[in-house]
Amino acid sequence: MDKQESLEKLLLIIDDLKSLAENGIPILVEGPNDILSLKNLKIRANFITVSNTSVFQIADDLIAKNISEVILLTDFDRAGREYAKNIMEEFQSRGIKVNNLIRKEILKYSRGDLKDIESLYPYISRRINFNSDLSDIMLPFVISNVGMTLDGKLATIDNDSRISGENDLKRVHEIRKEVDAIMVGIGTVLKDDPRLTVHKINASPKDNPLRIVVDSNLKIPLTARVLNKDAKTVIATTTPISDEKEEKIRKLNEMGIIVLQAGVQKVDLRKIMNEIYKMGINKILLEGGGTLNWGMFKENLINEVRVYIAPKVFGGASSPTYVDGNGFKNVEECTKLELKNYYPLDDGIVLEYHVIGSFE
Ligand SMILES: NC(=O)C1=CN([C@@H]2O[C@H](COP(=O)(O)OP(=O)(O)OC[C@H]3O[C@@H](n4cnc5c(N)ncnc54)[C@H](O)[C@@H]3O)[C@@H](O)[C@H]2O)C=CC1
Ligand SMILES: Nc1nc(O)c(N)c(N[C@@H]2O[C@H](COP(=O)(O)O)[C@@H](O)[C@H]2O)n1
Repeated sequence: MDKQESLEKLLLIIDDLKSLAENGIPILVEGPNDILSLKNLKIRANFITVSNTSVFQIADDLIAKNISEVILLTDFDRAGREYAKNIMEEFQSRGIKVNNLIRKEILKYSRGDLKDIESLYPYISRRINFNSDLSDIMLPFVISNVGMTLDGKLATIDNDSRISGENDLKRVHEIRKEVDAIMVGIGTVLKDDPRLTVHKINASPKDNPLRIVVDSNLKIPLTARVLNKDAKTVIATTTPISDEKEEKIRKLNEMGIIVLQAGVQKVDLRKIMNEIYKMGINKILLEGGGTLNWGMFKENLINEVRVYIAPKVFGGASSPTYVDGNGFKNVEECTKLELKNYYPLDDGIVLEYHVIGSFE
């Protein structure tokens, strides 16, 4: 069986998994990152994590809830196989049916390339065709970059954000030149009025990527520099429409600005990323600020992190940090990174990470 046939089989198994889950059969996984991966594949289920609870306790809970069947999706490594063996032995002795077929088939049709369920979504999204039924889960590759102080600040309490040295800004502009789009939140536009073009290194206007501003309440001033003619701009906003918002969208459209809408109170970042992908944007540089960075990390939409750390301390509980927002509640849920590279630059250091569980 060739690679394409294996992938098609894998997609059929995902469909089966969706139907079983929709019929109320719980899915047993090891941890929260596995749940995220399955949710990214649009699988809605009663997920049960097994890594911090004893097999006996889980069986007791299932019996108490009158649940007589589960789908087993522990990882494919040694620990995952061990979990699977213990769960099958214990559950079957207690009369709980364990579906281990889906797990076996995922392993078979991923041709041994998968070691865990967490990698299932990145594995599939990297391989599926733009025109496939699953194209609505396809996402661009996102690099998050900031210049921050040693205490993780993006600016002072008075919004002085002069952190990077000359060489670091050149590094950022090299990335700007390489990507298809630069993305910021409205907070950054209101505070910095950035241009978001390639202007610190040799470049021509055609090197300017698309600019994306995430702006839930369409607060962007029509005079913002990011709306000038130096590059194309997309504004991502929410769906509710007032007369005032409609009028502003009309004016923005007249200026040649594309307005995308998704989400009710806040912009639905995953949907917007998918829309942007469908516009032909494969690689995005996310340039903050802290609120948007949180939204993107929380939704597992960031693939790579590059930070410049300046030997400075700004302090201040209200000054923006690299990642603000509500934050994760525990270590299991948090974003995990793998250090790929580091080097000194200006008077600071650049660190580059891969986000574990995202595609490369
Ligand atoms: N040193 C550096 O590298 C950088 C520094 N900055 C600094 O960061 C500060 C601005 O950061 P913030 O005030 O946090 O604003 P922000 O730039 O993160 O924008 C936040 C806005 O994003 C929008 N948004 C919509 N949907 C969202 C979602 N689902 N999740 C999150 N946000 C969503 C909201 O309208 C929200 O008000 C400024 O002081 C700026 O100078 C910004 C970028 C880079
Ligand atoms: N990498 C980095 N280091 C700093 O010290 C910064 N202050 C920023 N700021 C980001 O760059 C935007 C300005 O862009 P333009 O030069 O106007 O094109 C600013 O809005 C922040 O996103 N970045």
